[in-house]
Amino acid sequence: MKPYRLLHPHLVANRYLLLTGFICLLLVDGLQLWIPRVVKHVVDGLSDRTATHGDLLTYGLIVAGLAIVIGFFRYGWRHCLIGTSRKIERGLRDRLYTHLLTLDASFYDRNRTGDLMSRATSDIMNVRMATGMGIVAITDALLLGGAAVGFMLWISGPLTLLALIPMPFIVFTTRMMGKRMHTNYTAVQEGLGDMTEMVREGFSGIRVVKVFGMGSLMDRRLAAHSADYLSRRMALARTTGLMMPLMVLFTNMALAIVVGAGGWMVIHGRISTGDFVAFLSYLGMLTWPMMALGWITNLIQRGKASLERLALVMESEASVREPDGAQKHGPVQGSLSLRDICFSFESGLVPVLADISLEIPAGTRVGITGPPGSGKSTLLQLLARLYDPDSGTILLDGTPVRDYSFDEFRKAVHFLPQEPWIFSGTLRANISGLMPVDEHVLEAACDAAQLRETLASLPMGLDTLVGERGVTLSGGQKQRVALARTLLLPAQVLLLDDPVSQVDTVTAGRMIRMLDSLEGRTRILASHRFAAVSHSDMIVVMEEGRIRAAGSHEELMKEDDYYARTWRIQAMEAELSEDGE
Ligand SMILES: Nc1ncnc2c1ncn2[C@@H]1O[C@H](COP(=O)(O)OP(=O)(O)OP(=O)(O)O)[C@@H](O)[C@H]1O
Repeated sequence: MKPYRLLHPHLVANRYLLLTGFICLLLVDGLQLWIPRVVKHVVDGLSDRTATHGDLLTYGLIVAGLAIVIGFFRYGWRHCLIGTSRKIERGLRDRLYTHLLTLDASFYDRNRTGDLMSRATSDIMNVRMATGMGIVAITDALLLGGAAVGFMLWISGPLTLLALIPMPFIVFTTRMMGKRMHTNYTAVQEGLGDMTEMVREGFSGIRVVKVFGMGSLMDRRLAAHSADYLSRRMALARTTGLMMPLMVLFTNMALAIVVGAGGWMVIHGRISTGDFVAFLSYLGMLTWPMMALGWITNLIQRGKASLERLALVMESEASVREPDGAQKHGPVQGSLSLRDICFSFESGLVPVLADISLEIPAGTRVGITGPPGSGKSTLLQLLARLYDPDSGTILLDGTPVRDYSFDEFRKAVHFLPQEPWIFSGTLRANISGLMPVDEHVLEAACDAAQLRETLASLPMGLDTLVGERGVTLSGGQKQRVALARTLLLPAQVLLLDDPVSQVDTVTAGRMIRMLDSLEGRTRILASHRFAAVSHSDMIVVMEEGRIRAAGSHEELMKEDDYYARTWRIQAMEAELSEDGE
């Protein structure tokens, strides 16, 4: 996608506002050009002593009237053009956010949050500056500059040619510096992204930083990032810092030429004193557009670099996609078939899952177990369509999951991740989300998730505020809040990634019994705690991304030595910890 294509819909949507602003800007520029003409008549009248008091009053009133009208239209263009740039900023941010929500887990594996945040903030702001003041500066440079040159030519062609001698230098400098600025701006934005990510990581991992006494290490890392950001900024400042003085130097050279040559022409009667004064005014008017050229280059290059960074995100496509015109499949029963599934997080790497084939009848309980890193969570994430397999097919009720619309699929299949996400807000909002939920239903879900005692110990119960990411809750409480949220959903298939990993064995036992009682729903529970899966209709033992064995607890105790050995070790550990208590 060409970066400018990103702006197109916003420019079209705001075309009337843009047009009005543009007309106001043209009027301001046009009226401004008229003032030197009035001044010329005053000066000529005064020079040849023909001006009367009445003439002076009239000219004064004309200038005052022009100033009022110019002020009115100036307000108009600021309102319309700057307002449009704000709308573009908002529109781009909305589109970026909406697009980010469509991207799948693999995109977030590859991109850092800090970098995405800097794109959603400072890059979008740069685009706003380029589209708002950029349009004004370009119009002024072209229109005011062009018209001023026209009037200067009308007064004296040769003097205008002399005054324009420094112009090629301006164009040359602008072009040369523009490229450097673009590179500098891209580097600055990347540096800002790195620094934002580092700070975000430091704050979100503040507990680990404290426990491991990593404060000074984090300080050094931040200092290094800050120094890097500063050096990128300084490189940019050197370029922009050189630009403005050069522009002012060239415009002052033009002024010096006009004062010398124009003064000579007045003395020799080639132009009138009024013309000379008007010429100086037009040259003054040219100064801003000439300087604006430098400024615009700055703004536009910055906006362009940012637009390219935004376009890169907007071009990213989700690898997990919805089919075009997906059909409704009717009520989901919840049977799942996995056929020869292979998957790796990045192409070319060793597969994390290989040759996985499974038949899961609707309404059954399936336990997935195996050592850490054996692929349990990955398998659940594939079933939840957070990723799609590289090869093989997953069928839900006999239909490939890729054929379901996201809406239908997400209603039918719900995934409870191992690390539950808690939003800052009340427990009630965290559990019920945005759904209006009957109080009894909510309480029943909390009871089923073994939250009753926790809620009773909190002064505000369900209305207790929990901090960002649930920092005021224990790990086990967070898991149970997330489980209560899951139980409120009518999903026919529940994918539960170790929901009891952080709770004590007694509570875990109650939670598992509650999950066992959810008859009719397909429940797939991954856990390395064998007691959590032993009552399942089928237990799948994973090893290095493959299915090592599958069957009932009794079958596996007989047929799989790893399962039987680990079961005995875990049973012994449980007994010892109960004795200890
Ligand atoms: N987002 C990711 N990107 C790259 N590799 C990943 C990613 N997530 C997991 N892995 C790798 O995939 C393999 C399987 O991980 P997975 O989390 O599925 O194992 P698990 O059996 O659920 O482990 P645990 O019991 O510790 O939760 C591991 O080697 C892990 O390092």
